[in-house]
Amino acid sequence: MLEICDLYRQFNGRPVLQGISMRLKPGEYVAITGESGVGKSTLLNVIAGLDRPDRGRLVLDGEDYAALDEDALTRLRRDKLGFVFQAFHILPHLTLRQNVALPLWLKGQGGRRADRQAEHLLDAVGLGDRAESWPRELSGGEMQRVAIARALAHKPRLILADEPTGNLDPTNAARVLRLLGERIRSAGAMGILVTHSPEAARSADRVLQLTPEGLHE
Ligand SMILES: Nc1ncnc2c1ncn2[C@@H]1O[C@H](COP(=O)(O)OP(=O)(O)OP(=O)(O)O)[C@@H](O)[C@H]1O
Repeated sequence: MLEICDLYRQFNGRPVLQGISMRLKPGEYVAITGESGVGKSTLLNVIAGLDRPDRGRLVLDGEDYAALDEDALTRLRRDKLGFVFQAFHILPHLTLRQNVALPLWLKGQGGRRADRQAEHLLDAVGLGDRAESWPRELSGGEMQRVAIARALAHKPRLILADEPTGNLDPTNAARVLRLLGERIRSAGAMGILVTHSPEAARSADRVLQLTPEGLHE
């Protein structure tokens, strides 16, 4: 369960998030839409523990972010969160298979099983035959699909996706959205998808609109 209660965040005196509350149950997948600059990425960053709110409460599976120091937040991110962000960090000196297996290695799950899981995910994003390729050999959309495969590898409790289909053609966008939805629902995980695309938003169970007044259906 993710509980967000009355979150505030401002930058240089300019309020961005003003009293955001929301609750996500296991297996729930929501899309957040809203005008450019309204604070969608800011909200995801706060939920990701990459940015601290000025006020408000965040609790993921009983863990209150306010009680966690930086090391504990890093562990929470590594173990429980899967990110698909605009600025994805694919490591250039690892093959695609190694990049996707990385979150499993970080959890101490290496070896053949991690390799198989990585290959399975690459296959699901349409890159099954590219497992031994290097990131520099990929197009932007292919990189984005690797980032999505990697975000899902360690079966995170909470998946945060910021415009995951931004660079993709319709076929690959549909493939990625299907994979995200399947993973979240079948694992009883939770998902938050930030998008400007009405089609992508429709793949979630609920669509929430972020406005300066708050988050509402
Ligand atoms: N670190 C920061 N310092 C100062 N201002 C910031 C910072 N991060 C975000 N902002 C400001 O907060 C506002 C919300 O930004 P945010 O990126 O969350 O919007 P968004 O809804 O995701 O927009 P878009 O749809 O264009 O990606 C913007 O006006 C932005 O300039």
